[in-house]
Amino acid sequence: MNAAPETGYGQHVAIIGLGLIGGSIARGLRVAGGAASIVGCVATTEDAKRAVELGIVDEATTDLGKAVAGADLVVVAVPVGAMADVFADLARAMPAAAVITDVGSVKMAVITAAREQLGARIGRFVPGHPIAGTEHSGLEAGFGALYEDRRVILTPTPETDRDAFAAVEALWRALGARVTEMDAAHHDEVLAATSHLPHVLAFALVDTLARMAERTEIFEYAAGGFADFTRIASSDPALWSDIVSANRDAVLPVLDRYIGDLEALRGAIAGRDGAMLTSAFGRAKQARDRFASQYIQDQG
Ligand SMILES: NC(=O)C1=CN([C@@H]2O[C@H](COP(=O)(O)OP(=O)(O)OC[C@H]3O[C@@H](n4cnc5c(N)ncnc54)[C@H](O)[C@@H]3O)[C@@H](O)[C@H]2O)C=CC1
Ligand SMILES: O=C(O)C(=O)Cc1ccc(O)cc1
Repeated sequence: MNAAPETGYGQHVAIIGLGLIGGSIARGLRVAGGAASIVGCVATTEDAKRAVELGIVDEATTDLGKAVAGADLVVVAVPVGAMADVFADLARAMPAAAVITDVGSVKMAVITAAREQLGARIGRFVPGHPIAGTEHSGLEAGFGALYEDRRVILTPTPETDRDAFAAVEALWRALGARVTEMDAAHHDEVLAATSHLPHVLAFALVDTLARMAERTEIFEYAAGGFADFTRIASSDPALWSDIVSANRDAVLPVLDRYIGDLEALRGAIAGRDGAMLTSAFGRAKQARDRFASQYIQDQG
């Protein structure tokens, strides 16, 4: 008999939620080719049928117990607010040795839910977050190359078993990602600033203008700058309501600071303080240019 190839993350992978993120993991694993089986757990029988039709999983089911029955590794890829219920079901259904990881955009709230729901299995849990995505959602939105050369942050807890961490690291490496380890509270502060705040701002700007646009034709005259700034306002509203609520403690301080800086800019515009505006815009340009050259270098 031929021995199955050693993947580092096991042979049987179950993915709970086959939207953009879970669906991209399934597609990427298919291309990588190491897993003997990929089983998806989805919300509806229509999604189950479609996932198998698309060929991204070997099997798809709405029954979580069935999905994880033979799993070596379980990836939870549902909205952050749905994770506690999934963890509670996993604690009952998962094989004792199986490793469990998540992809949630917020880590402290997910770790709290995992501690409450996973009980003795908490050592098998490796919190994770791929810093890769798009403004699109759902089963059809995923693509296998999403994680290539992208960062994935793992935020192990003091309870996390080293072999579980190594398995999840191997999974992301197989998908072409670069794995970084970070403290969960620090992760939430960093992502509040670089991801959650920009989403709030984009949603807020488009909402403000959309309500003005009921009276005017302003969107007809919007250019590339508007499109660049607002792409992420096409993201799923419920998913983002969930993310910023779960990360409230880290989002509020950076949002307050931004509001303060915006008020200062307002004062400078009202007071015709061109020097202040040039100086603030200049600092921003310098930081953004540095970010852009680093980002382009990183993404190859
Ligand atoms: N959208 C993005 O760019 C990124 C999202 N994330 C995180 O990934 C997670 C998933 O987000 P997306 O894939 O974007 O959302 P999505 O909406 O595309 O997919 C989520 C899927 O989970 C399913 N689902 C919900 N509850 C379920 C349950 N109990 N059992 C089975 N399926 C269930 C939904 O039907 C949906 O298909 C979230 O926690 C999000 O914070 C992380 C990085 C990037
Ligand atoms: O669409 C984009 O550019 C994103 O910012 C995607 C994204 C969304 C959520 C995350 O937690 C990480 C990345």
